[in-house]
Amino acid sequence: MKTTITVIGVGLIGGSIALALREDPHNRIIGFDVRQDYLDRAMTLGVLHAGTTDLQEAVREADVIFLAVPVEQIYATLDRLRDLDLKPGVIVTDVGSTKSGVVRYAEAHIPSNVTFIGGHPMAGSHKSGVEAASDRLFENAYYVLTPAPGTPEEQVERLEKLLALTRAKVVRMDPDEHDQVVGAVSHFPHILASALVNLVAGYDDENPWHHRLAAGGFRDITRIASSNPRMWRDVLLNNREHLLKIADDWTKALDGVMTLVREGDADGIEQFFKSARDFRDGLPERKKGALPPLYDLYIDIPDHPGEIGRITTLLGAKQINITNIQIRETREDMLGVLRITFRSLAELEKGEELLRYFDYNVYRRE
Ligand SMILES: NC(=O)c1ccc[n+]([C@@H]2O[C@H](COP(=O)([O-])OP(=O)(O)OC[C@H]3O[C@@H](n4cnc5c(N)ncnc54)[C@H](O)[C@@H]3O)[C@@H](O)[C@H]2O)c1
Ligand SMILES: O=C(O)C(=O)C[C@]1(C(=O)O)C=C[C@@H](O)C=C1
Repeated sequence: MKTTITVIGVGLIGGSIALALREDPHNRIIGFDVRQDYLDRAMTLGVLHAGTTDLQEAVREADVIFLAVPVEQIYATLDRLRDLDLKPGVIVTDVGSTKSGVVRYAEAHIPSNVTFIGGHPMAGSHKSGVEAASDRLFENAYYVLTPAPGTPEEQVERLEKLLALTRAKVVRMDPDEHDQVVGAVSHFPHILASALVNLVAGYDDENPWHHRLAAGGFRDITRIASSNPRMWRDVLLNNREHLLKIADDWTKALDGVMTLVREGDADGIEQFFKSARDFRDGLPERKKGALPPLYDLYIDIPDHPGEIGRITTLLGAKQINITNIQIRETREDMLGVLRITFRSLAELEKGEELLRYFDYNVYRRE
């Protein structure tokens, strides 16, 4: 018996869910997106069995529907689903980064023959779009489900069983508790990263040495400032209360450390860094299967026209899928370096062997 799974919003998260669930040949994955070109891309990358911009067609046969769109679009999609033919007993779940508002809205608006279960995989990227999707994105990450008290247990278990394919650790949580905790460990850090970048950008207008000297520290703490602005707009608007409270605490914490600085309190400053290091070093390490560098290949390319086309043609002829391609900085010896990202280790290995055969200098680390 086939299970039909519809993914609404075939981007980074929707694409990654689709890829993970595709591993079970009993699952048929249908994608819906507002952008036909994104669906075409997803089909080319082997993410979906079928894609459509017709929502009714996408959901008619669905046993499980994933809403993988920006948070504000989750509300709009729930509204649209109300007017469509759905299979009785279908599970509708979302992947939005905030939970309370969405869960409350779904409870009030979902038809009685539909089970809504809020969800949020705690893994992602500053990159958007299906090109960045990976079947291992959620491996060993927490995947939070926020079922309402009245949700039938067998429906929650059905979803948990399906999500086992993502290799995430599925946990259940109250939506408000989720928003408080995730506000502190994800949403607020995104505000801080972008605020810091904006501050430095202002300094940089006066003195461009700022961006030139921005090295590892600045890059590490601000990577997430490269995230999708529209997605984060929605997240902030949907977690206002918790974020305002965290911002108050943050102001006090910053005042506290700046007082130590003002007073030249050497022991206090050292203690400040020590307690942060102790907590940070104690964070559980997530052995993620999809660390992007694992599937990246670096290739020295002679600096003349046509070479990149030759490489992609060689890979394409052997049906080796690539998800990203980037020209890295030119090296001193005048070779360009191409970074090619593969979706799986197996494809990376095939690509590596092929390009070596054609005498390219190929290596896995930059
Ligand atoms: N990016 C992350 O790190 C991350 C992690 C966990 C959860 N999330 C949540 O996942 C959701 C999707 O984020 P993403 O990073 O995959 O974004 P994305 O931009 O990569 O993908 C979103 C996709 O939804 C499509 N879309 C937008 N509006 C739509 C609509 N009304 N109907 C159908 N398709 C629509 C877009 O065309 C795009 O393909 C968001 O709610 C986000 O909060 C993101
Ligand atoms: O790794 C990143 O780039 C992320 O920002 C992922 C991240 C996070 O803050 O950890 C971002 C949003 C989510 O809803 C879940 C995960």
